[in-house]
Amino acid sequence: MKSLLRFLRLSRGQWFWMICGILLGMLVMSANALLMALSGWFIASMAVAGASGTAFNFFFPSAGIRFLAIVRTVGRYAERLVTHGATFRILASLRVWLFNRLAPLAPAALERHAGGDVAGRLRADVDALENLYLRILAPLVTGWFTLAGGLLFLAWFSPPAALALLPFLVGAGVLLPLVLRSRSEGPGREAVHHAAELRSRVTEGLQGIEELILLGAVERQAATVEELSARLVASQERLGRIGSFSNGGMQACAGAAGAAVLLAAGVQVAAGEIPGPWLAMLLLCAAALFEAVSQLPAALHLLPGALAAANRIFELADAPLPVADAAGPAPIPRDASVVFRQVSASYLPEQPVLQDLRLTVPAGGSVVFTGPSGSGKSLLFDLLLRFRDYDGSILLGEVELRDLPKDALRTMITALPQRPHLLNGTIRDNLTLDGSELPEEALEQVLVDSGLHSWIASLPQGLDTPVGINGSAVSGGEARRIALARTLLKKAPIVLLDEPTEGLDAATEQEVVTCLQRRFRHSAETTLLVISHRPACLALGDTVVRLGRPSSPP
Ligand SMILES: Nc1ncnc2c1ncn2[C@@H]1O[C@H](COP(=O)(O)OP(=O)(O)OP(=O)(O)O)[C@@H](O)[C@H]1O
Repeated sequence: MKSLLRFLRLSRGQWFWMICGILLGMLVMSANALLMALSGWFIASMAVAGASGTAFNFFFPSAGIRFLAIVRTVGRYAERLVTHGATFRILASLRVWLFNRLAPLAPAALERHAGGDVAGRLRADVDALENLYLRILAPLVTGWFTLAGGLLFLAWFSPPAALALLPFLVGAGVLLPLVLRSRSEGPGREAVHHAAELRSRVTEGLQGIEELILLGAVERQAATVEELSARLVASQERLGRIGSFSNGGMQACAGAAGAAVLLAAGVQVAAGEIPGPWLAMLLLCAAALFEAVSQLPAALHLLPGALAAANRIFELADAPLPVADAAGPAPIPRDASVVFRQVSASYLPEQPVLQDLRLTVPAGGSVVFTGPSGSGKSLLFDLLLRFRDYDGSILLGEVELRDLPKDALRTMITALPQRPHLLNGTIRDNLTLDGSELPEEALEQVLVDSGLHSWIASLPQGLDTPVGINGSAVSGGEARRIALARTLLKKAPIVLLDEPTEGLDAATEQEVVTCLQRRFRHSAETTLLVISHRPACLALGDTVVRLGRPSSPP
């Protein structure tokens, strides 16, 4: 229930429309019950008047019936418009809220989630919250309001009929939904869990489809997906059976309630305590009340699934920040020097990677980090970017990195990651991810320095050439050079390049290295840190630092 309250707090901006939707729902339900009651009374009174030959003023009742019918139809339209509008706006703002919560968690806190899991929570789980207000909260409030109001209305005309109806309405509107809620809790939660796992597996399988085909592992992957689908279908079948039981129970209650009202009111009519036409009125009103109450079991049936989706979303959003941001006024680094003092760090606490690193890089200096695979070179860049925490001290322009707010830090650093990601768009889109205009004067030189110039000049669409999903329409080396150009286009005094020439042929690599050397040799303020295994890249540094494998923990 905490998740439900939190959902409501997050929906604060839509409270006005949510309440309007519920009030409209109450209006529609009341108009429907009154319409049925008035119609029943009107038809029966007309019949009695016709049979007895007495005069009957049918003008007012028929006008009332038309009025109620119009209120019901227009009210239903307005209610749908308001409740759906509010729901979609809530979902849109929730998605933005969740995305903003996830951004500071990346990459360290998100990497333990399987491929499609985070995307699934952001999309499918947020979509599942559509039910919370639209199909659960609003129907529960309007249903219980109609139930109470309808009983009072019936009691006004015939206390025995209201009394006869009471146990069936309570059974159908309170007991049956509560039983259903407890029965559907397990399968509802399971269905959300299995659906999420299935989504992750399918996404993962599609992302790695080439390797699966080449290694003959498609059948195994398909079998896993089939097994997960079977589990999902089993939970959905259990939910379906519970739903059918609910429908059956509701029909049985409605039938029995009709008979009970007929009996109670019939006795009163026979005793002359109430007029005969009231019998039809009471019966039709009771039927209308059941229509309102019939949505209650369905609402409680959906509740566990919606709450499970909410829990998954809040669990992800509440993951602790892997690295706390510095509070207070941002200290201003003196220059672009980088100093490591007894720095130790790891991805996992029990597996030390970097141990006691000591190094001073003066402002405008350049260092190439090399060393065996797994020695922690990429981790070193993660530390500088504040993606992960460290022991010891890292000074940037004599300011401790921990004391520098991340926003301030990121204006100082531009980085080419080990696995750069290209967004689905053109080369131009990928050069300016923030949507700003390309700086034309700097662009030409950056394209030359990253070895892209002649390739782009040969393309019929030039910078407007699409790169495909994650760079699928360009070669690996071209994708890397686009990412390199994007890194160089950002003006920052510290430049980190992780394997800038990976995937390039020897001639292009040499060309890029020469251009980068020229670019950074002449820039006394820019500090360059490069990670590379490639001998050609060693020329990029004034110093080459060889990182070794960490020693095993004692
Ligand atoms: N996200 C992670 N979680 C846990 N361990 C990791 C993670 N990423 C890398 N490692 C492990 O940490 C060690 C250092 O990895 P890192 O990528 O920093 O090394 P590297 O020197 O950059 O390697 P390479 O030269 O192959 O890119 C490796 O043993 C690696 O298996």
